[in-house]
Amino acid sequence: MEMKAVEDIAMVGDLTPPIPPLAFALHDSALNSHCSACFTPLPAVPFPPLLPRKPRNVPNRRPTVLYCSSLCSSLDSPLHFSSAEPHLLYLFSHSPLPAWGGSSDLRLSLRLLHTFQKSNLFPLKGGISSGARRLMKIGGKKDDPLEENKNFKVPDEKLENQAAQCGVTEISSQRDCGLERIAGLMTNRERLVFGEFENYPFPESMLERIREGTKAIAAARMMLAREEEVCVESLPEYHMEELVLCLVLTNAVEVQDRSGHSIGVAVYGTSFSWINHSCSPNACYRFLIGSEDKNCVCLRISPAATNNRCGNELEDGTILGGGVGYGPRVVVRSIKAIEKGEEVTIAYTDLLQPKVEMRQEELWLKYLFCCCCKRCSVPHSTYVDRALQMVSATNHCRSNMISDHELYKDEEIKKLMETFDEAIGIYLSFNDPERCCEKLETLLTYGDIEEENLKPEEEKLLEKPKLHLFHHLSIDAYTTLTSAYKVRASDLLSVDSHAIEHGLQGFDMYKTSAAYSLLVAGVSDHLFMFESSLVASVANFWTAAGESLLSLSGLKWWDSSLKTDPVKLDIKSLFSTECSHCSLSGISEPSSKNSQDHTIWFQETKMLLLNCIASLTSDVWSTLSSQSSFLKLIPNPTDFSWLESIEYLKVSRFESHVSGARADEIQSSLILLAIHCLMYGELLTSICYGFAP
Ligand SMILES: C[S@@+](CC[C@H](N)C(=O)[O-])C[C@H]1O[C@@H](n2cnc3c(N)ncnc32)[C@H](O)[C@@H]1O
Repeated sequence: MEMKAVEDIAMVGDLTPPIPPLAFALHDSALNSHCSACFTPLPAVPFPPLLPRKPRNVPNRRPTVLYCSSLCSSLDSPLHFSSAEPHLLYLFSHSPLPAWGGSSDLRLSLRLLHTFQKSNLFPLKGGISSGARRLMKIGGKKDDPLEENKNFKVPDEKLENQAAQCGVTEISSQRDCGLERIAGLMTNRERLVFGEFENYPFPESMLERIREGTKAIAAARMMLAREEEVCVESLPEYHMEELVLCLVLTNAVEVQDRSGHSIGVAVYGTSFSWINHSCSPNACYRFLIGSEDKNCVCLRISPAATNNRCGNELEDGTILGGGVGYGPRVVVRSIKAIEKGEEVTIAYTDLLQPKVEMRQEELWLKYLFCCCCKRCSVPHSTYVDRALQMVSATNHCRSNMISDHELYKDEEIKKLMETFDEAIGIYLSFNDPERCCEKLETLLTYGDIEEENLKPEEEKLLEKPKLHLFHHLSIDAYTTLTSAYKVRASDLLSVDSHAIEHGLQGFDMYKTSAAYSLLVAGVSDHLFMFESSLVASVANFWTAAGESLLSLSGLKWWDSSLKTDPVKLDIKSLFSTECSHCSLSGISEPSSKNSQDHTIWFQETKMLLLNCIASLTSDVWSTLSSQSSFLKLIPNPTDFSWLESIEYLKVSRFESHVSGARADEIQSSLILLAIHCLMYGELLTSICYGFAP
């Protein structure tokens, strides 16, 4: 199945109304901070689940879930208890499953399984394995959830009538191309469990995860049904649990709050779940958490194969059967102009990864399909994909001259990339930001040169490959360095916030952290010029850079660091005045609804902001970059026109000049730069999320 546009769609606009979830679950890490029913942050005194009148086999110890209000608790508690979620949390806290970092996917499967059974949406043809039949006999109680399995096959008449009204003849299950479906959703079980593939190795880890997860789900349900703990190892195989777990692995999406933090997982109905992946998608999605959305559009997409709406959904996104009626809703939004009848696609993976190495591998390991979208199948890789894999020596790096792979042996490049991965791992896995910073700075500046040769003549440098400024591992390195320098700065300032020596060292690290965040934003923005679907990542990078520059500008160490006389800045006035160059003081929705006017307004605003960003960056860059061997080699991180005309990274050529500006001048430029980065981030965010009300 795939989804297509039912009308011509302008570049920016909602394609669906808010679609309610079929089931959802918070990540383990958010259980104590967010409401398990609406996903909003918890109040200081949260509400526990309401125990059912006749509690059955509820494990009497924590962990459990929490709610923001008595209403949310009363809405969700019945499902929480009857789906066996407390039992899974209990089992998981005693013996976590190594293949499952957390329990959210498994709790989501339990909730979905219960919802499907209650709505009689279980497969007609999928059948139950002999193991599951055995289990039903063992369970044997009248109100045993597994007993319900016996009745799940026949969708009730009411539901069939409702479905017929939508022009849908079969809603419960189907097997097309050998793929089992529940409520229209692909389970992909035959590929995930039995797949044999000629070109790619079958990911055994996937099979292991499914086996372990299925057993844990079945064990939790057994615990609810019987009154004793279950030895997971002794369980037979369970077809139903396996089927739903495969469905979750195929269709679940990470639910993110507005700042991009992932707080849980959810499965939606067909109008969302039938949207396929593309590495250059024309749509994205956002979540509505807690709040109401007043400006709803009707469904502007439909399944490609029919003129009907999706299997079990009405025009306003209401789901017939299944679905719990609350929880985080999803809205699909266009990010490019889409013609009537054109397929609507979203991204299942990080689009800043190059084709062969990472996107394809991740899609294969997670979904077992090979993407053949336009970006993946052009005869010569797109500019962005070449840039993300670019390797260079000091004098071989023009942005339009990217064919340097042949200059180096593959092993050399492989080794270099492994060294990068290791250095990033030093921070992420071993929590050693200092060593990570040292290693990454050296790698970015000199490539993989032996330590004793760290200061070779230029000729030696030319012989060695180095990852290009735009290489995907360089981009990973910048984000790692942004965070690692910030952690080091906070550590130093928290030791003794008044000691000058620590203070100045911490201040320098804050500067370097902010400089790297600006570099990530600049590099990703350069790639965005060639691949507009990168908009969501680029928006986040600019917003993060703006926030980082703003906190830096407020630190108290400016005067002592630049050894100038203190001048009191009127920060308030800097925030409230219009920029004298671009005349902007904020981003608000354009008054004209005409899509052409909107596109022109967007392009003009973008150009104004980027011009100011480039010129403000040149005012502060030497101050920001002065403590980093690598950053000192970059003339401007937000305007790469210099890459066309000069030799890149010729050590010594760009030794930064010491800024003669006064502290207050640099501070006010920094604040202006931060405000412009935030405004540009907001402009790009409005493409993906619309304008904040
Ligand atoms: C959430 S479903 C998308 C809808 C699905 N096509 C269906 O018929 O229900 C995800 C699955 O769709 C398939 N899929 C999605 N995007 C694809 C693509 N670009 N190429 C091949 N298969 C794709 C994969 O099998 C994947 O596991």
